[in-house]
Amino acid sequence: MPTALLWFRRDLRLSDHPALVAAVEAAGRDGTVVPVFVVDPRLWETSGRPRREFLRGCLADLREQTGGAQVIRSGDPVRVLPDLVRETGAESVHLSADAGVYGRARDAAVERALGDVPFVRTGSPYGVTPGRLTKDDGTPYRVYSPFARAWRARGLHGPAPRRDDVAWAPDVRSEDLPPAQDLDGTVLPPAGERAGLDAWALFRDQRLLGYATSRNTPGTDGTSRLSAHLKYGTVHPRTLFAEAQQLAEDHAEAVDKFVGELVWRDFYADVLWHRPETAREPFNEQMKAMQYDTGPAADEHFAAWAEGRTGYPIVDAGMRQLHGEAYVHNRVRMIVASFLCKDLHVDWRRGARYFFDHLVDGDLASNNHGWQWVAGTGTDPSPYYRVFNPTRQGQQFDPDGAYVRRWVPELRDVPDRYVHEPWTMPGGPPEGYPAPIVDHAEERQVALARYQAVRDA
Ligand SMILES: Cc1cc2nc3c(=O)[nH]c(=O)nc-3n(C[C@H](O)[C@H](O)[C@H](O)COP(=O)(O)OP(=O)(O)OC[C@H]3O[C@@H](n4cnc5c(N)ncnc54)[C@H](O)[C@@H]3O)c2cc1C
Repeated sequence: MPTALLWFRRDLRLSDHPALVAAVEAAGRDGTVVPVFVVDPRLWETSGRPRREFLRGCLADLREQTGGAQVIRSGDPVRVLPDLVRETGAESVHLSADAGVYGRARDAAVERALGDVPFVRTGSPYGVTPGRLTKDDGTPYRVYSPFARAWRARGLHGPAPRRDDVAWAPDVRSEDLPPAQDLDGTVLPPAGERAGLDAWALFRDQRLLGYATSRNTPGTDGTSRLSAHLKYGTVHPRTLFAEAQQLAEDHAEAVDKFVGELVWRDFYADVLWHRPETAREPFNEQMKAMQYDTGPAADEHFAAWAEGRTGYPIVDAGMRQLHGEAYVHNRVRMIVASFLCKDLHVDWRRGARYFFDHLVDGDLASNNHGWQWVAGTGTDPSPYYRVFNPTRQGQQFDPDGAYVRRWVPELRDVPDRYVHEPWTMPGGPPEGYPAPIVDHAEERQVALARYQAVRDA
């Protein structure tokens, strides 16, 4: 009986899954498909607990949806997959292409190890597969806006049809789900394809229409909260794009904004595909000369930032949301990142690493390039002077302090006019809440001087 192996990775769903369709077609009418997930220690051990737990939930959902046929194996995929091919007699291996730095190298090694067994990549976790969209002269885009114009002009294929007629191979030995993680009180969103589609439906029907404005107010539920689902591929951006387009005629601005965010995700993946070293190094090579603080004082500042006790309410709220939900609102990600780099003068890589360890949606391309954008080392053409003022940002985007009050209980009873600058209260900040650890106006000048020095060098 013909057997095709489907290697799940960042595509933990059954709907809109081109590689699944390809595997079913390869197996033919009488054949079966082996749905395998390999727990690769190199990825598992370097993932923070929220991501491990979310992945575990996605696998549990997939196990149910495949009627228990899902096969989990641990080990190096270069060894595990050829073994499984021999064991099941699979005639081809199907997968969605991985665009990441490690994933590309791993896949090339697996392909070599499989020898003559076809290793068939169909689709990718992105709207437009990284590397496909280039400028007219064939060079990669370095700036978001022209990339977005080209992305929109190209458009996306419609979703792949869902196959509910898959004959999953029975009785292939599987390990148990990976171990549950102790999250120390962090509350994660429900994982898995069905939860992802529910989250999307809720957002599409109730929030998308107000997205253009509500996406910037961290005190409200104005965004989709789909980032972890997109990271693990429990929903595909193509599905979101197709359904959002159906609302575009009446709600052009909201849909346009939302699609624009999906394009940011594709853009950063494309940047990393062309420049893999930018996972660690500044995209703008001139910024390698930037001076950052190190040593015990910088370590103490970093600890205050990480623990949400800087004395700047919106920064502290953001870092406490990170620990409470393994998630931070986008506006606040920018504010806390700016504060670390430009008020505390700590290297963006240290903040990016911390985020990556604690976020449930931690994604190398979006995270490290999000950090680089804020740090002024990234793709944006002239950002060095952009220093977020944490007090003004709080007042503008969280005017009634709803977000700060939610995450910083010490400030719950502070009147609105002081909630973003409690040090100005008569008698100082409420008991238990710190005074600001640095003076923003002074540190802004320090940051600008350091940027200027790099530019003048
Ligand atoms: C310093 C920093 C670090 C970040 N780290 C990550 C990360 O590790 N993983 C991650 O998925 N996103 C990251 N982002 C981008 C963004 O903050 C999150 O994608 C967003 O907050 C997720 O919430 P949501 O799903 O409700 O977003 P929505 O506003 O509903 O947006 C829909 C989707 O578009 C994508 N998206 C939105 N904004 C961005 C953006 N600026 N860059 C890339 N994709 C975007 C996400 O996939 C998101 O789920 C980071 C941004 C910054 C400034």
